[in-house]
Amino acid sequence: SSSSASGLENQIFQYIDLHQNEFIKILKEWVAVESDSVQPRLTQEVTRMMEIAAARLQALGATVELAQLGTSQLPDGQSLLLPPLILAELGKDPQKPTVCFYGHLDVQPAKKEDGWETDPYTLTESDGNLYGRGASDNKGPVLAWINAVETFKALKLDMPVNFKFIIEGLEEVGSPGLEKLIKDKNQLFFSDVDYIVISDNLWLSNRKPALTYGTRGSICFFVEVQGGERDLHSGTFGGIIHEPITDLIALLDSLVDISGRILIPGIYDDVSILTEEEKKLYESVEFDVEGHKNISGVKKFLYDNKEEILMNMWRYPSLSIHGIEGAFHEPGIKTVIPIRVIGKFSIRLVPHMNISIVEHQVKQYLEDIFSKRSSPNKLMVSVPLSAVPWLADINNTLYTAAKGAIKTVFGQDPDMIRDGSTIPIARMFQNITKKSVMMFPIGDADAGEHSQNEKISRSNYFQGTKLFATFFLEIAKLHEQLQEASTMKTTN
Ligand SMILES: NCC(=O)N[C@@H](Cc1c[nH]cn1)C(=O)O
Ligand SMILES: [Zn+2]
Ligand SMILES: [Zn+2]
Repeated sequence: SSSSASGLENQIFQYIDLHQNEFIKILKEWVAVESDSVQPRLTQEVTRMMEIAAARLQALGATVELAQLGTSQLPDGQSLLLPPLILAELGKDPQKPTVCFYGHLDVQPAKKEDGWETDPYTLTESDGNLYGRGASDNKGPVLAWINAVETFKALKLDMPVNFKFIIEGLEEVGSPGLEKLIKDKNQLFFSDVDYIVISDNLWLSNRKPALTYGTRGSICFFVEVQGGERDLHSGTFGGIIHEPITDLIALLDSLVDISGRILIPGIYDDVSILTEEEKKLYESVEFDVEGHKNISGVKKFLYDNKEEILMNMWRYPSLSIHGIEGAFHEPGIKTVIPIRVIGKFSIRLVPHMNISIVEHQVKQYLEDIFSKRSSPNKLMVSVPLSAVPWLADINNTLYTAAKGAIKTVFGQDPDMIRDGSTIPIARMFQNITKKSVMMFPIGDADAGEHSQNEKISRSNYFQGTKLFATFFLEIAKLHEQLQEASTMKTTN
């Protein structure tokens, strides 16, 4: 038990500790579903995952709608029914605040052969960690929230808040259809929501909890170079043709320099100017550069100093190359000239970059570089997905309540951080619903999201569950105080 926790909080913590095995069993069942949204062949599994989660919420007494998001067009022209999205609600007491929780249950692809030490879809405990794809991103945190709600129910405690849930299965592919859905549901489902909480990122360290107030956006590019109709023998045709993959590599190689600076003209023009005040903020963040290097497994970062590293993770754009479709990538050597290759890269966007301007700058730049090569091949550049960055005002009830809960459970104040990754819904929520949004991570920095051996530590899973339960009590208390204060104002 925590020294500053109340009797009620200690009762809740005890329940969570006593039911650890059950909570791990559910996480194991959820991780076992290969709900990979990146590969269209696994869409059925994402749908199955959404149905399992819907049943769990229904068992807690929630009203659940599985909202349809329509279809998407596959590269071969076929259309695919998208997995549904969960909209659920539990409690409708007008005296209580309504907190809406967002999470996603789709995952990034994972195969044992990628270098995992255990099967990615079999949750495996070792040295206090629970390994499995989605354990941290984002099945574990979604379950921590649900487990916290369940704890109140099981102990027959009054629910401190009304709950709403929006849980999707397409986050890892940029949340298609989500913006329209939020717009459509803004007057109904979201109208009585007071606060929105997302728990889909990590702390800055392995020791200290954090609260997140910003994320970068993202714009993904496909750069397709096509020669003829079929792959060619490199002995027969090598030396006499312009090879598509050579063109593509030249294009990809023109994007960033050795220092990580993006070479696309104009790309930094709209990036918000760094003020002295903001600079001081990075100086004050506690950040272990060596520890972060160890987590990443690399020997050297592009920058040596703490502030530059933080700024380049959070407040400057970055460009990453993800892969080449159509290139031979199996073990061994195949002496082929691939005739159609697609390079894939993305740029993380920061305030105040504009998606259409960046798209135009990148296309223009690639076309210029390509034209200098006098290649007869065909170049096509497209943008399969994009999302805007998000920045929150931290001076509000949501952040105060979360800080209070962190103090109770961990006995310390959180790191106030931004995150370099992208949660498309964060800014959509902020823009459309105008409600306050907070990101409330529960996991250590070394969780390995999107990587091999992704995990959530046992401690993060259960302390996270306690944290959310404490947060419910804290936000209810603060909300009541706010309402009392506003009633006094109107009666005076
Ligand atoms: N946990 C959030 C996350 O990993 N989000 C993805 C979303 C995305 C952005 N571009 C394509 N997908 C991320 O990579 O940040
Ligand atoms: Zn995620
Ligand atoms: Zn992710």
